[in-house]
Amino acid sequence: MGSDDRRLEVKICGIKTAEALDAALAAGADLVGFVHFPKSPRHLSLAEAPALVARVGGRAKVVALLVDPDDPLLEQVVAAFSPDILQLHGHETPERVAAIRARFGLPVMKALPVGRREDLAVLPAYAGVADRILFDAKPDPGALLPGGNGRPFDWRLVAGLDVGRPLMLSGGLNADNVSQALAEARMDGVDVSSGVEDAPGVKSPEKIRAFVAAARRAVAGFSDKPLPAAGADGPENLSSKVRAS
Ligand SMILES: O=C(O)c1ccccc1N[C@@H]1O[C@H](COP(=O)(O)O)[C@@H](O)[C@H]1O
Repeated sequence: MGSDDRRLEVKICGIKTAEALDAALAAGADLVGFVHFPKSPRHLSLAEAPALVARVGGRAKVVALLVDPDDPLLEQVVAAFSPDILQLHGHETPERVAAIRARFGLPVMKALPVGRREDLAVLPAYAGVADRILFDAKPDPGALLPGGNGRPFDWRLVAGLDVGRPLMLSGGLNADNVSQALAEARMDGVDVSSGVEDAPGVKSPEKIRAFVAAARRAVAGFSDKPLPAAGADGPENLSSKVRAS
């Protein structure tokens, strides 16, 4: 990927309705996320998924978000959501990530919870097996959801990292703070759910538009951070290098 082609990837996650999906696509989202996790207010059932996902029509990458799925559930989700990417947002080990990637033949984005610098010790192991890494705020112990809590973390903890994989930032982002987040962390992409909602699980088309526009404006002047191409080389070829700031 040449530097002129590099572009911030924006993901709108937790889409449940055609209205929200249309807003995300019209705003120019690169990835649209669908949550299959019954405890989430954004849960999309296997029965609802095919019609909504078909509406994407290739205009964005379809991401199916799961939490510690077993293989039978993955088979059902892959069949119903026809995802381009699997987002694993639970306690999946690097070995489990590699096994899922191999079995289902789909790129995997692994979410890593971040609360302090020590949480990044696992990054090289995951970067060796996942196609993308997503940083999210570490939830409180006993939290109902492992993500989607609208909670930010100290973005400086993930600034200056380079593991040869696209890095995405999430956790409490919204149209008002995404510029500051990107200025501090300079990620390859941003991911938002709660920050474009009026209530848990209720997406706001207006907030979706504002978020995508704010993210695009924020990076308009950034041109010095090389973006690794997703899937350009297999994780097995990755020589993990983690450069902490
Ligand atoms: O959105 C959810 O309900 C969810 C449930 C379980 C795991 C992850 C979930 N969402 C993801 O969490 C991050 C941060 O979300 P937020 O913007 O802070 O609400 C994002 O990647 C969502 O896709």
